[in-house]
Amino acid sequence: MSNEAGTKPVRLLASVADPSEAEFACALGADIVDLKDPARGALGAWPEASLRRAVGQIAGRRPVSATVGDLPMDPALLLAAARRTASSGVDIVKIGFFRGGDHRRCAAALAAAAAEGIRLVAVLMADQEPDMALIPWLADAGFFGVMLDTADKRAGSLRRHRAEEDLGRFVATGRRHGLLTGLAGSLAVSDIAPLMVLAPDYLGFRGALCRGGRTARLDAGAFAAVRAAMDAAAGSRSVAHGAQPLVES
Ligand SMILES: O=C[C@H](O)COP(=O)(O)O
Repeated sequence: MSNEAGTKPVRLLASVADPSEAEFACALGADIVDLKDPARGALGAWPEASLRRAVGQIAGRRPVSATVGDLPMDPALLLAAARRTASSGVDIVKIGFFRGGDHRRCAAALAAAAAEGIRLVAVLMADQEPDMALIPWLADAGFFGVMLDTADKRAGSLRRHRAEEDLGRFVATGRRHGLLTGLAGSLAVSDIAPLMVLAPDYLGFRGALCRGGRTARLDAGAFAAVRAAMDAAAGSRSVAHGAQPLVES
């Protein structure tokens, strides 16, 4: 399931704010379309009706993920939100593990959703002292993946918060536990080559795909620059992006 260093492509996850941006992202070369409203927070949720519309419109052309919103660390609340989001038909449901609460209890509660076949990705916050020891608990709970992102989008990129060795350890630990691994957090084009060396399964972007900040619209030129940087960094190390399925249908 997860990347083995250098043998699989690192995919480009593009966060999109509405169904028209979802279509645009497909056309511009997104490998994973992430339905997330940047105006509503780090992991802002879309309205349910729009999720359904986008899933119907993308119709299997790309794997689709969606966020449940910036929710408090309440196990019952997160479980209900994961089920509600999954009912729209998205392939992957991303759950933010924000500061506070009992993360292990939340992971354990979400095992019920994983057992129902919902592919869950835990989003740990690099700027909120993430508990890397949570990773085995996520694997035990049946999570599909784990990613590192940032909660405060004004506080700089992922690489400002975490040293390269920490990021490499995060990817390696997730991989060792059979989890899909992703890195994100105000990433810029200059972050791409150093992060691709770590061989996560995907890099996630919003701000870098827009001109004028993450709440502006997707911009074709900015998107093309990110796509080109990922393709250049992949070089001969990876097979062509999109060649291997991320999720089994
Ligand atoms: O999942 C990826 C995120 O949408 C990244 O957003 P950002 O690049 O604005 O931090």
